[in-house]
Amino acid sequence: MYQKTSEKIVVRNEVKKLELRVLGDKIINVFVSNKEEKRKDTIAIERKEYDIPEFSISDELESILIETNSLKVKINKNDLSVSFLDKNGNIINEDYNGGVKFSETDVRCYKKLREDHFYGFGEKAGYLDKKGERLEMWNTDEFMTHNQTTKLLYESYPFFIGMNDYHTYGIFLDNSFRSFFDMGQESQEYYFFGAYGGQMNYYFIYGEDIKEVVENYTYLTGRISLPPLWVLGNQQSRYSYTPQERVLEVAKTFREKDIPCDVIYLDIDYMEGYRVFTWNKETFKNHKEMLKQLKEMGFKVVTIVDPGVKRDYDYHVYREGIEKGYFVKDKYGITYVGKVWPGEACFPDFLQEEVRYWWGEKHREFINDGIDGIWNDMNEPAVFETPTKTMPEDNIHILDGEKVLHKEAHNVYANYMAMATRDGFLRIRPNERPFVLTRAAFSGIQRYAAMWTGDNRSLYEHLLMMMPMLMNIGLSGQPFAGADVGGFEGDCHEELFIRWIEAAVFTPFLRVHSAIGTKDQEPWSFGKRAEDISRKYIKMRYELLPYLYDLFYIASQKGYPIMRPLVFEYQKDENTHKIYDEFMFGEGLLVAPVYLPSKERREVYLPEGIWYDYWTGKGFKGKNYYLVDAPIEVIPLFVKEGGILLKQQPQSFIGEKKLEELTVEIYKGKEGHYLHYEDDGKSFDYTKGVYNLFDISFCYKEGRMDIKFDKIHFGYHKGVKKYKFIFKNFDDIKEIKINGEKVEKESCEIEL
Ligand SMILES: OC[C@H]1O[C@H](O[C@H]2[C@H](O)[C@@H](O)[C@@H](O[C@H]3[C@H](O)[C@@H](O)[C@@H](O)O[C@@H]3CO)O[C@@H]2CO)[C@H](O)[C@@H](O)[C@@H]1O
Repeated sequence: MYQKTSEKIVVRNEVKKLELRVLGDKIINVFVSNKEEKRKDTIAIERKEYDIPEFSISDELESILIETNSLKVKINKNDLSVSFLDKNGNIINEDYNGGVKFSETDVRCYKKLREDHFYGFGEKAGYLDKKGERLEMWNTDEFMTHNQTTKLLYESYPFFIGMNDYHTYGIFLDNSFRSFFDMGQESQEYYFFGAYGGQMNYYFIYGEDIKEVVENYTYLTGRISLPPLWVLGNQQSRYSYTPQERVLEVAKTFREKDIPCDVIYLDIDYMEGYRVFTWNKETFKNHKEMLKQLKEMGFKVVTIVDPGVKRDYDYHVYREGIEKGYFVKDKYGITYVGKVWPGEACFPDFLQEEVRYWWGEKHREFINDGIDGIWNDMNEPAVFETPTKTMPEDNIHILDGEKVLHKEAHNVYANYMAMATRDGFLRIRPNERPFVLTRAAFSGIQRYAAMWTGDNRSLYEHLLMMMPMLMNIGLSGQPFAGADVGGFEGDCHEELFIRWIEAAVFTPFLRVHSAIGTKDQEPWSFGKRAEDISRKYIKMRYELLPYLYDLFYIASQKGYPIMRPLVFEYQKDENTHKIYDEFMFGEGLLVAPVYLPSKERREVYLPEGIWYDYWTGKGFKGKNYYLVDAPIEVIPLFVKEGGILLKQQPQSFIGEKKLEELTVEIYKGKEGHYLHYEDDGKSFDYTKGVYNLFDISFCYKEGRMDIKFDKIHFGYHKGVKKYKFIFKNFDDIKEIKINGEKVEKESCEIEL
């Protein structure tokens, strides 16, 4: 009744074939087809080899039962529907009405609706919880406001997490065609997902909780590698800073006004007629000199590179692309031409390895001249003046020698472009960590690039939207994300800018960006109050840099988001399940931004435990809602009892001065624990063991504070030498020991 090969179990009926692979105790791949075809994975799946666990198969009367240590999977022999059960036989997830259906237009899978909440789906507007919503995935350059969940935006993450009081699981539909997800809008009995083409190839990912699902999902789709430290700093962008004197003026002003900043972005106007890999000789007369001066001031420079290559035979990139046949072709095999910024343009076919290599090499001169990072925009790919905002679906790409229609390549085009850019960097500067920023993406993008959420607007609604959107992106495996601070389109104003910067310093990617023709959006453009408040919060971001870098380390190891919904940390507390306007910045800090005008107070929910107001030190009993004060210069922040924050002296830019010491802030509690990672922040030497990993913990009882500072790994010897401990809200410490040795409160520090 079933066949088993070394890698899969195959079950058939008259119309369908189901292939099931056990990839882990809690990870199952299901592939259902109605014709003889091989399963195709997209670029999203990074893992090529699995530690296949022990599992059993039994041929029962009506079903085939597969059992791992954590899961039972039942395949109904009659209709090939699948049920996933826990070890005790409780249903976690089961197909509805036969499960997978094929039609002329799509393939879809129906599931019984037993979930209370759905999270994930990456970059979507609306609330955090997507239960009852219908969403589609098709990368789209959407310039109009992004308020509804139904809007197609720039990125596609066909991944969701289903949760109820009993179970948590994830499903990743590994299909790059336009996909759809009805999470209980059509019916309260079932939900369904599918795609307009391609295969029903999905991964079922079970977990004890959301954390484990995200960890298992990123086990499949990959995790970020550590970014260079400078990209965790403050970044300033504008469409466009031009001419070069203006770029230098903005940079100097940051330094004069003592507002930390690490990066300046050059938008499309630095180019000659929007031709990628060129400089506008009139406005950037001596770009090398400009780059040199920026370097001297401690700035890094990121330039925009769009995929559209201007159709101009005198332009070397176009000429080469045509001569080598590197551009995407139309259905007749003729190079496709679409209109974008440079006018008529052609689009490299990044699905081809040779094209990626060529494109990567085009960055060589830029990088050698001193460009530090690349910003990939318009890579949905966007095409102006077409009803679909992109190229025809029957355009032709080539992947591994096979023709692939654009309708299949569309959603993954940006990942291949980001891969080309990252690989180019790695060839040019092999021991430097690259930085690529992307607008479009598909699942798995975290392996190649950070992302930002495209053209938002200077609206309070969009400040609010930033929170659930970035949290869901984080739950979808991409921890390195941010929104244009202050809003891209429309004039920002003082109060909105202040509230936005207050929140944004706690988002993983911090960049102010604004559109052409809008009011200036530098922190000083709104007057002294905004300037002072911006300085205060940007400095706080720099102070918290070791803490933030530690979160990136954890993201690189486990795939955990940096900006986390409360439900990620407090899943058992059902009050957290729908909260979308507060978030955790790592485990330690609860952030509750003010996102409405003229508000000086806001309601904050604090989960179980004691929480301390970061600003006043006042304690609050959790599992309660509080109305807290939030005058314009204050964003409500809370630290959990026993929380540990790591801080450094703020600097004008990262690496300005050698760090002599870090402070370890210990918040009152019985115990606490913290993992601290350190390396040079720029090279790949850490992969050869040149890094430090410290386990910092404390126990506090009857006035006695016992601190442990364990070196789990000590391979980086140029790091910080002194760790100073500061105690927050304790009032009765009588004795302190570090690693068993008594120390005085005033000199409570450890020298390495
Ligand atoms: O490099 C410049 C910026 O490019 C991106 O934003 C642009 C967006 O992608 C385009 O679609 C376009 O929007 C136009 C819109 O499509 C059209 O219907 C009409 O209403 O006019 C709009 C404005 O021209 O322009 C956007 C830039 O204004 C990118 O997302 C930005 O970050 C870049 O700065």
